[in-house]
Amino acid sequence: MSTATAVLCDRIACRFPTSLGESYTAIKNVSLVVDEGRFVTLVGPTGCGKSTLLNAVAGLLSPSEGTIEIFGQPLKGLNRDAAYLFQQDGLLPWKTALENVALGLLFLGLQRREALTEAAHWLHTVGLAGFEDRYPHQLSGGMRKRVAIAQCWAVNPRILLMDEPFSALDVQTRQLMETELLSLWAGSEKTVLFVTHDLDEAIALADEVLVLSAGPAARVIGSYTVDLPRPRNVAEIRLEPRFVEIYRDIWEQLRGEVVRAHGRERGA
Ligand SMILES: Nc1ncnc2c1ncn2[C@@H]1O[C@H](COP(=O)(O)OP(=O)(O)OP(=O)(O)O)[C@@H](O)[C@H]1O
Repeated sequence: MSTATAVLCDRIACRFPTSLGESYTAIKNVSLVVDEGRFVTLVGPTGCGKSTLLNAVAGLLSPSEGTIEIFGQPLKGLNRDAAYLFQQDGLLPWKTALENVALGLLFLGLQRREALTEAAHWLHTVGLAGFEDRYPHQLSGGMRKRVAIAQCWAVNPRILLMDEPFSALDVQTRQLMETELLSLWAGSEKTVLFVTHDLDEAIALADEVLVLSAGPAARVIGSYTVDLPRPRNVAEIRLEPRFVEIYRDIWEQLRGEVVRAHGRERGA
């Protein structure tokens, strides 16, 4: 049986108006294919357009050029097959962890009791049994992130779009969350497109790493298969010789883009 294409971007460009009345081309000629069930990470220098690309795939912004298809259908408006996990968790501060997770399920039309039962199941799955009645400010950063992950998983999306979801966490919590994310994902058949500026994280999680060039007009300039065995312990896999080899290959290409982006930021 052939694998479905979950996400297809065909030569997309995204432009934004500038304060000077001109237009800034953040990404251009971006083409990529993500097969169903794959975990693909997207790395690139700061400000190159990673979030812009993810927003386009989420349907939050419409490309100025090119087309996006989701499971073979042209994307029009919001991507209903996808859930989006941002850097900030976006939990509602006046709702408990349980109510926050139940929210998406209520939007889907579940009865309140059913939504709460399902939400409790997901909080349990992410290791937060007993914390159902806590408000976001009563939870640690890692716990809030777990609630946000439960929120995403509860609505059972076919695609998960993640924009630097763990970047605000300390290193140990971050590695724990990455490993937990991988065990949730394993066998789920969900497609993940995960943006990060951290090459270690990109390799540790992925089946494939895509490299974006420095902006403006950033595009995909490299694709690297990560042939490390699964299941992976994210903290330990970084010490494997094969990991280091893949890191070197990608960094060789990424380094030039990082230098270019840095130069542009400084007006060089
Ligand atoms: N709504 C917008 N209006 C104007 N410019 C924008 C808008 N969104 C993004 N940009 C510009 O597009 C470029 C790409 O931004 P984007 O946030 O996608 O980059 P990024 O790679 O995700 O950045 P970072 O690594 O810092 O998170 C930047 O120069 C940014 O200023």
